[in-house]
Order: sequence, then C-alpha cells, then structure tokens
Amino acid sequence: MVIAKSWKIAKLFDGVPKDEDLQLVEEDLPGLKDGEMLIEAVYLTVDPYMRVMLETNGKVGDTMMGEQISKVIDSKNKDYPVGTIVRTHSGWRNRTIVTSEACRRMPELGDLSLSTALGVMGMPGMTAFFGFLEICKPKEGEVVVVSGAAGAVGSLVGQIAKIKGCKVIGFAGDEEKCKWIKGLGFDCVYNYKKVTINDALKEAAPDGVDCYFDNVGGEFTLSVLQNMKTFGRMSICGQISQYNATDKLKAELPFPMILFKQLLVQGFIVMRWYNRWAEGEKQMSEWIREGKITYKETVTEGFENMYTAFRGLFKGSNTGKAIVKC
Ligand SMILES: NC(=O)C1=CN([C@@H]2O[C@H](COP(=O)(O)OP(=O)(O)OC[C@H]3O[C@@H](n4cnc5c(N)ncnc54)[C@H](OP(=O)(O)O)[C@@H]3O)[C@@H](O)[C@H]2O)C=CC1
Ligand SMILES: CCCCCCC/C=C/C=O
Repeated sequence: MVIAKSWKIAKLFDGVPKDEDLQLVEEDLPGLKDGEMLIEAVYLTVDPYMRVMLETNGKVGDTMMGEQISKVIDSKNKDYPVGTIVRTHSGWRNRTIVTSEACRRMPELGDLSLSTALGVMGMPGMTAFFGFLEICKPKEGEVVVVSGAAGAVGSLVGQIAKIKGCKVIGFAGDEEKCKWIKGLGFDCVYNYKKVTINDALKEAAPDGVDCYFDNVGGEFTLSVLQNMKTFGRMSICGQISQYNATDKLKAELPFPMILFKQLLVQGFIVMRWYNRWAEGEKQMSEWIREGKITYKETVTEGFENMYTAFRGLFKGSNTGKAIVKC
C-alpha cells in the first residue's frame, strides 16, 4: 500500500482563508492498473485563482485544485517509465495515480528549474505574455502601469513592457519588493501602502496612462481609471484585493469615463490562448536566455506547508512566483 496526502476542503472559504477551512488528510492508494502511473509531486503551485474558483465551484470534501510537476515513481504505462517528469492538474496531493490523459505537455525548459513550468514558463508567464501583449497592444514610448508588480505575473508584465520600449510604473506592497522591481528596470515604483495612487500617477504619468495591467482591482483600479489617456487600454487580469473581501467594493459604475475616454477595458482568462502557449514559452525562454527577463520564486519547503504558502499570497509573503517544494 502507498500512502498519499492531500489537502481537502473542510469548510467553504468565507472571507480570509482560516485554519479550519482546509484539512490535510491521508489515504491508502490501490495498486496500479494497466495504463496507470503513480506520480509523486516535486513542485506544486499556489495561485490566487484557487481562492475564487473554489468559492464558486468547490464543495466540502473536494481536494484543492492546482497544477504540479511530478515524477513517475511506479508505472504500468510503457510511455511513462519510472523517472518521467509530468505536469498534471492533480490538485494539492503529494502522490496520485494518473493515466496519460491527465498529463499536460511540459514546456522546453533547457537548464531552467522544473519549478519554472509553474511560473515564468507556465500559466503565470503565459498570463503576462498574452494578457499584456494581446490586450494592451503596447507601443514604444507609451506609459504602462502595473499593479501587483512584484508578483509572479506583474513582475513579468513590467519587464515585457520595458522590452517593448514603454515607460513602466509599478506598484507593490513593501520597500524590498519595490527595490527588486526597480532593479528589473521599472522606471517608477511605489509602495501602494504608503502613497495616494492618484498623487503617484500624477507625478509619474503627468500626461496620463496608455496601458494598465490590473492584478488587484478595487479602489486602486478606480484611481488608475481616472488617470487613463483617451484610447487607453486596461487588461483586467486579477482582482486580488476583492477575493477575500466580505464587504465588496461599492462604487459608481465608471462607464461615463470609459465612454468619453474611449477606453478598452477587457478581462481575460489565460486559457483562451492555450493553443498558442508554445509561442509564448519560446519567446519567454529566449528573453530569459538574453537576460531581458529575470524571474524570482519564493519557495516554501514541504507539502504540509501548502496552506501556509497559499494564505501568504493574500498577505504579500511572496516575491515573484509562490512555489511549494515537496
Ligand atoms: N486572468 C487570468 O487568466 C489570470 C489571473 N491571475 C490574477 O493575476 C493576479 C496576480 O497573480 P499572481 O501573479 O499569480 O499572484 P502574485 O504572485 O502577485 O501574488 C499575490 C500578490 O498580490 C498582492 N496582494 C495581496 N493582497 C492584496 C490586496 N488586497 N491588494 C493589493 N495587492 C494584494 C501581494 O503583493 P503585495 O505585497 O504587493 O501586496 C501578493 O504577494 C491575481 O489577481 C490573479 O488572480 C493570475 C493568473 C491568471
Ligand atoms: C493552468 C491553470 C489554469 C488556471 C486559470 C487561471 C485563471 C485565473 C483567473 C484569476 O486569477
């Protein structure tokens, strides 16, 4: 018998995730059938979307959702011998029995760590690449604002905007994070907890903002909206400031502003470009090799610490991509 651990929903999230909402449980796995493999997680990811999706689609007893990079440790599938590395959506589990249908294509990582398939070379990297370029369509010399700018997605968006010749203004939640993104080439950086967003934008973008990549939503985004230029583009990627809010933001609908400034405001889910991910992976890996894109990971050791790493996303504990190493 093989013992597997998993994180299960004990209580649906309501507000900030609490100790009692998830439970770490153990189960015995049966023997393998023909075509099956036993995989063991090497790296797992914690992402803000897990908070939202489980609130809408989850139920008590479900395993927390999510991707992992795993190693085949036993196999009855000749195409996946022991030692093969796979990427699956097995959720928060350390060991899982899967078939080949569960395995998603791995990106070409070269000498990059396997963990990057969950970060810069994975879903967050593709979010930055497609979500920024396809929606904002930045032009050289334009002014780009990024919120959540020291996170997995935001830190990459700012660097892509620099590659495209833009002036980049980034907002992050502490001085260390601001120092890091300044070092990445962001032109102006602000600790959003210490400034008035409107004042910061009047200083850094006196003529207005062409492109806004929104990771946080809420009051922050309403302030940026006030500072958009005519024909500005807003890529609505995430709304993390609202995910745990029990008292959701109530504001006047900003449609008159959107109308008279002729703004494009578009939300997206990165999977809509899934058939083009190979293109994004190729470009990101070239930029990394050329030294134009730098990435950071905040790695939490131990499967039993997954929930701590997840809750850290909402407290700003991570710089760059939050990863859990088993
Ligand atoms: N549309 C899509 O397809 C996708 C959307 N997303 C979204 O993109 C955003 C960024 O994701 P990702 O880069 O993975 O996460 P991050 O790596 O940016 O981690 C979350 C960060 O958000 C910041 N944060 C937390 N709470 C708040 C708050 N109340 N107000 C402002 N900032 C806050 C913290 O940084 P700080 O210290 O700066 O506050 C924290 O470190 C998220 O909103 C996510 O939901 C992600 C992937 C795909
Ligand atoms: C590979 C996992 C796909 C998850 C899609 C994430 C969409 C995120 C929305 C907001 O955070």
